[in-house]
Amino acid sequence: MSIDTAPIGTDEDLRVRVRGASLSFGGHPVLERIDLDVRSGEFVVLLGPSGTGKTSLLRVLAGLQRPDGGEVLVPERSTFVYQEPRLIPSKRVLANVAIGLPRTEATRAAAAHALEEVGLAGRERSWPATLSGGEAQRVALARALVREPQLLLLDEPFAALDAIKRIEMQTLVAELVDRHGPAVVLVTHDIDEAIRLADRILVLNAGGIAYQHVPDSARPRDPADASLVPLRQRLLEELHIR
Ligand SMILES: Nc1ncnc2c1ncn2[C@@H]1O[C@H](COP(=O)(O)OP(=O)(O)OP(=O)(O)O)[C@@H](O)[C@H]1O
Repeated sequence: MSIDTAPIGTDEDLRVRVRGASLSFGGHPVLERIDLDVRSGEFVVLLGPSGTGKTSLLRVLAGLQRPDGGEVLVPERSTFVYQEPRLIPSKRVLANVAIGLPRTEATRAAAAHALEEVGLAGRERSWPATLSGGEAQRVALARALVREPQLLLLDEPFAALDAIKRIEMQTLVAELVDRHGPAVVLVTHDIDEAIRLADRILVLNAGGIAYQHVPDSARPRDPADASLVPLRQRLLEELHIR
């Protein structure tokens, strides 16, 4: 078993390489021999019923959870965005974005720029309590981006937002990922979100990758597009929704 942050092999674009990763809790297998490669700029979406190990896999990729077996190679700079924004209430928005970074003028400027990129220019001195749920999640995104991650891990980051805000955030993330080019792994329960954003959709089931699909059109996609109906049906079947 190993987690390494060394440059991966000879493939310069490869950001994540997982081979045979297994994980169990109390004798209950959660991940079983997972293989996964993710390249720079690639947007991978993990779908799957509750309890199939999606968050556990993200935690392994973040280096927060050691697998029991297998090989995991990940980049040094990865950042995690959770379903809830996890802002520090006693720090202003700009300080939240810059949290943990050296307190320099360059950091301040980078944090202000990241806020601008997520549509929150002018809110640097706001307190987290004055933000809407969507705004708070934008701050969380800015906090992730300002670190210029090579790997961006998103764990149901839009699940708590209403349908309109969720689509706005999906559009924003698609733009930001194109501009910054990290490898992305997003966990979601939302089939439309997967169809809209993914370069590759993986369905996890009982700890393994049960189904994999690479849409042939460019992202972002309109999930209402008639050509995507068969994919949606297939994903519903894979998720045992009908
Ligand atoms: N630290 C832990 N200790 C013990 N069991 C755990 C731990 N973390 C996760 N599990 C168990 O591992 C299984 C997979 O959990 P995980 O959160 O990875 O699933 P998930 O697919 O992300 O679920 P959901 O869609 O509900 O968020 C669950 O049965 C969970 O209870």
